Amino acid sequence: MSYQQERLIAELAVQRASLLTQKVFFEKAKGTVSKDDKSPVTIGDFGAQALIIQAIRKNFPNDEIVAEEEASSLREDKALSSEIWRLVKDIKLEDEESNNLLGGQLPSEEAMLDIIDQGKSAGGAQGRIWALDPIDGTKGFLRGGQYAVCLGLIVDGDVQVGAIGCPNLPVDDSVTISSQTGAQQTSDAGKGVLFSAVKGTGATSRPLSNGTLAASKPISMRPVPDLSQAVFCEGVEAGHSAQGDNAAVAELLGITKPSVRLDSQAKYCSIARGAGDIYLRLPVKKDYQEKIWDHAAGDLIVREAGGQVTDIYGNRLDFSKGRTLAANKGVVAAPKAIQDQVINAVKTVLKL
Ligand SMILES: Nc1ncnc2c1ncn2[C@@H]1O[C@H](COP(=O)(O)OS(=O)(=O)O)[C@@H](OP(=O)(O)O)[C@H]1O
Ligand SMILES: [Mg+2]
Ligand SMILES: [Mg+2]
Ligand SMILES: [Mg+2]
Repeated sequence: MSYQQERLIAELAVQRASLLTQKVFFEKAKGTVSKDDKSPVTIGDFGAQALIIQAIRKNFPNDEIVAEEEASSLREDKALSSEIWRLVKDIKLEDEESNNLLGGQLPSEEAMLDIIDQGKSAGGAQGRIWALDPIDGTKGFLRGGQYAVCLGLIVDGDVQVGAIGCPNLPVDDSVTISSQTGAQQTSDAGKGVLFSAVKGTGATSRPLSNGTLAASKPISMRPVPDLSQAVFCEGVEAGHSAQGDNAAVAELLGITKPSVRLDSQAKYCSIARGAGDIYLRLPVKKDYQEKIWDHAAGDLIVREAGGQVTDIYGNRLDFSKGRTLAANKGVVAAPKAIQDQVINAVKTVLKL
């Protein structure tokens, strides 16, 4: 099975949904985190989920979908639902053929609500299951930083296809991540990247476009001959990963530079393209179970780029356990050649 059609649909669907999130940002959020008004991110989340599920349903009607959002609250908020529909109904790729491949425009607001609710699969070890995070890094989206539109296809528990749109990452694979690349969203032509991978065939990046897919380039993790020079990244939210523990691991590895903090699966993408080296997500809360949509596509893209992705014990992420990574704790991603060293440092710091 080559999964070429699945990859194409995933890439186009992510590209189309990214058009919506950008439109929502420029119309509604404009880089200011408004604590009381959650609507920009809510509009982006629901709208992107509707557009992507429509594309999956049209092309692979028998597949299951595990998606982050569900429409019950939306059905009780007519004003919000209408506003989402207003923004979603006109979103289309410039290229007619690509647009038709994804199912064209959604027929109605009611159909949009029904489609949003088709992401309730329980997941599991059997069959074809798409994992969808319509906006990953919602906080980053609101502050005009990094966020990602993420879609992975899991077959019998194993991720086979991944596509991630990062509208605010630089197109150039060689720009090392910094607080700068994680910061302000602009409408620069040099920003917006679409990453994808199929198991066994490597990972690629290409500019996000409005129509036909741009030419892709293979990406790979960079070698780390001197661990002390490695660039490590972590999440922005102190509640999502233990920044103190992450720093202690880095120190034990001899890394002298401070971490680069980025929201979303842009972290996986950045190390996969050699713009950084190590991604640490050490758990804060013992009982938190990571969600499969937060990791499926990123896990495959990093591994296809020559990396290894494990939990804090050094075990591969197990996507066969349902909607969460119930068998894993935390995430550690690094080039294959240094993964054991990083895991040993994690075990020392966490006293495992
Ligand atoms: N306690 C806890 N621990 C770990 N992860 C959690 C936790 N709570 C939430 N989440 C999930 O974190 C997702 C965002 O991940 P990021 O890597 O962007 O986090 S960070 O804010 O940059 O640290 C975020 O995804 P989105 O909701 O799509 O933004 C959540 O699913
Ligand atoms: Mg998420
Ligand atoms: Mg999300
Ligand atoms: Mg969320």
